[in-house]
Amino acid sequence: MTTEPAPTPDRPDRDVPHGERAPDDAGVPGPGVDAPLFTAHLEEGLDAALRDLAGAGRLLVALDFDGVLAPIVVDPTASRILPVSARALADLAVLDGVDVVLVSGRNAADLATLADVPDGTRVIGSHGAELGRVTLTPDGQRGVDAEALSLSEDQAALRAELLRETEELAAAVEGAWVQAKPAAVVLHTRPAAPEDGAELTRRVLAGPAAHDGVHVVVGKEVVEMAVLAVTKGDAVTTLRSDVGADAVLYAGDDTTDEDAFAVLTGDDVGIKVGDGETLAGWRVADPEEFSAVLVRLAELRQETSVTRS
Ligand SMILES: O=P(O)(O)OC[C@H]1O[C@H](O[C@H]2O[C@H](CO)[C@@H](O)[C@H](O)[C@H]2O)[C@H](O)[C@@H](O)[C@@H]1O
Repeated sequence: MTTEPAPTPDRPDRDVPHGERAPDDAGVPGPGVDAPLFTAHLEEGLDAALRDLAGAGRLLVALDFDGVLAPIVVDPTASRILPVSARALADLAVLDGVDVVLVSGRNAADLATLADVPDGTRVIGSHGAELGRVTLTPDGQRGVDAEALSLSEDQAALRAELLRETEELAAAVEGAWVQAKPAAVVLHTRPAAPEDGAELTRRVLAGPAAHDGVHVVVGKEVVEMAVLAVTKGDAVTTLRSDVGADAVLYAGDDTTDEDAFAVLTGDDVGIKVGDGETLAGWRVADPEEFSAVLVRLAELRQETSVTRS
């Protein structure tokens, strides 16, 4: 499952390296709401690991959003979960003893609105600072039921200062923009020319990001500056104990996900989506290939449930 995919319009060269793969190599269908569920041809070792995972008494499926469930795109508001993954998550969520949770750097409200996941699905936003559940009205309006994140006066002042300084620096670079999140400020450089984006990143790291009390993460064409010290690793540890999980599946694509991979233990499965160094035990090439993992896990868990009853 480590084959490198050929680029597509939504998957430009600088996100995923060029490579070759026979069209039917991974058994992954193209995205489409009507695509049938299928048995994917996963690497044998990964398939065996999923089989063991599917047999866990209580299974926590904790997943990053961007780059894992939704392909990376230039405009974050245009991100969408792949329909095959959405269906597999809906299938998993109704199975006995399975908890599906999204764990993202996005704020919880954005995440709940963008991710096409079942009503009541737990969402962990802002890298663990926000906990909530997706709400869905009868007319299809998505929202989140989450406790408002609270900052101390000092933290709120620091966030405001970070926003001011980062916006001032970003204004000089075409395409760069700044996202204000409840407990963080994020510099986005994906739309900028690569060399301008790299220079701006250096300036932001040396400037606002260097203030005391700022927790900095450099991710995929983003510099995230948070005023709260939370990690996805803490979030997964808390979730594991909250739901009483016997085993965890965690999948992520970016640097912040390494904190979550670091807290996985014996019976857990960690899957890195895409390139880059990782603590995860397994790797798939992209969100399309990851959708095959979810479909397979749902299938195996269904078989396990039938055997149990
Ligand atoms: O923890 P995640 O769910 O992976 O969220 C991390 C960041 O995701 C978003 O940015 C990333 O995805 C964008 C859309 O594909 C892309 O344009 C950007 O370059 C990526 O870094 C989101 O906008 C950030 O706020 C999240 O922190």
